Formats: sequence, C-alpha cells, structure tokens
Amino acid sequence: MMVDTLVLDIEGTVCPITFVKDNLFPYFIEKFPTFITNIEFPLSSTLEDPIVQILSQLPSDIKESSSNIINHFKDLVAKDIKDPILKSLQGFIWKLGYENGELKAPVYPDSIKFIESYPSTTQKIYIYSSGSIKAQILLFAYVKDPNTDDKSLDLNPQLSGYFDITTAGYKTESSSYEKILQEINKVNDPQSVLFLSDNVKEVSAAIKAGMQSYIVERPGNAPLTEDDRKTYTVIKSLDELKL
Ligand SMILES: CSCCC(=O)C(=O)COP(=O)(O)O
Ligand SMILES: [Mg+2]
Repeated sequence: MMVDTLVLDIEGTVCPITFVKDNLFPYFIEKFPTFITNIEFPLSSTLEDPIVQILSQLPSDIKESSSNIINHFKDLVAKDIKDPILKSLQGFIWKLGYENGELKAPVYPDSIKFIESYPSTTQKIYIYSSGSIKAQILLFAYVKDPNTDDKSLDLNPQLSGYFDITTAGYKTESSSYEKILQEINKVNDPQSVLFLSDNVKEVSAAIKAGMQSYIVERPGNAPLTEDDRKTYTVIKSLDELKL
C-alpha cells in the first residue's frame, strides 16, 4: 500500500531527546517561578491572563499557593509525566525563550530535509506529540539552521496539522490513532498513513489502529530489545524512507 501521509512524533524521532530533557524542561523550571510570583492568590479564573486560566484547572490543594504550584510542576517534570496542564503551561514559557533567541530546536538534518521535500498536493505531514500544539508550532517555527549559526528555519508551512494529548488522547492508546485517522479523513485507508516514533508502545498502538508504523532509533533513545527489532521496522534516519 502506497503511503501518502506521515504522522511524526517529535522527541526522539525528529529531534534529540536531550534537547527536551536538557534544554526545554530546565528552561521551564528556571523561568516559571518568575511568572508565578506576579500572580495574586487565591487564583481567579475570571482573569484574562492565560497563565492564570491554565493554573485555575489545578486541584484546589495545589493551586492555593505559589510554592505548592512550583513543587507540583517540578515533580511532574522530574518524572516526565505527560500532564495536559503542565504541557499547556510549558508552551507559554518556551515562547519567551524561542522569541528572545535562547531556544532553537536542533531538528535532525535528515528530518529537515524530509519535511522540506515531502509535502505536495497529495502528500501530507502531521505532527503528533505529547508537547502541546502551541509548543509544537513554536518548535517548528524556530528550527536551528544546520548551515548557519545565527538563522532559524520555519517548517510550519510544510505541515498540514498537529495533534497533542488534549486533541487526540494519550500516545500509547490505539484509540488516539483512530481519532487521528478520523480527523485526517483516513479511516478507510489507514495503511496509507505512516507513523514514526522512538517509543515502542506508541508504534504498537498505531499499528493496532491500522496505520503503518516504524520505530526511529536515534542516539540517546531508550534501548530496543531483540524482540522489538524482530517485531517492528526500525530506521535510524528519515533518509531511509522509500515513499
Ligand atoms: C513539542 S516539544 C516538547 C516535547 C514534550 O514536551 C514532550 O513531552 C515530548 O513528547 P513526544 O511525544 O514528542 O515524544
Ligand atoms: Mg517521542
């Protein structure tokens, strides 16, 4: 079956895990406390401030003080918990870093090349990440240009859409991939959709939903077992795709 639609994971697939763990997550932990010190307690969800709106969704025992909120998010980040409130907050804080030049996304050169060359009127690329859609759009708007130090590339014009855990669901559940197939009008043709991820459970869930799916093995990713290698197609670069 001919593939004409790619769904790409971000961390560990088109971008090194170290960028998320060693740059994005610490940036959030460093900058978030300065945002929260300006906020008045108790929180009022009627305020226009988008950060207050997000924090208002927290359980009442956590949102009662800034120190509880900071400790709560530090704990979620340390455990890499894919929490929708954390993910939406991170998008706001990272925006600052991308806009002032402190953050630039080191998307792998093979992935830049693929994203720049694959899309056409009949071939599409979508993104599905646990990072919020806001964070995904920012990351692809500020891609480090591998040829020059000072410039960045905006790959968003090449992308047809974005999914996160609030719009599609958790990435290890096959129902999330069924939802994506519905959204992109591919329910009757799921084998024409190829999902790429570093995470074996995500690849397994996508295959269960009827998509094709390969594991992308990058330096620093979680090691694969012999069984994983026998069960799934494993690629090391998007250059290996023969589409
Ligand atoms: C959109 S960049 C931030 C990535 C992130 O927060 C994350 O949890 C990465 O998860 P992924 O699903 O891309 O592996
Ligand atoms: Mg990943």
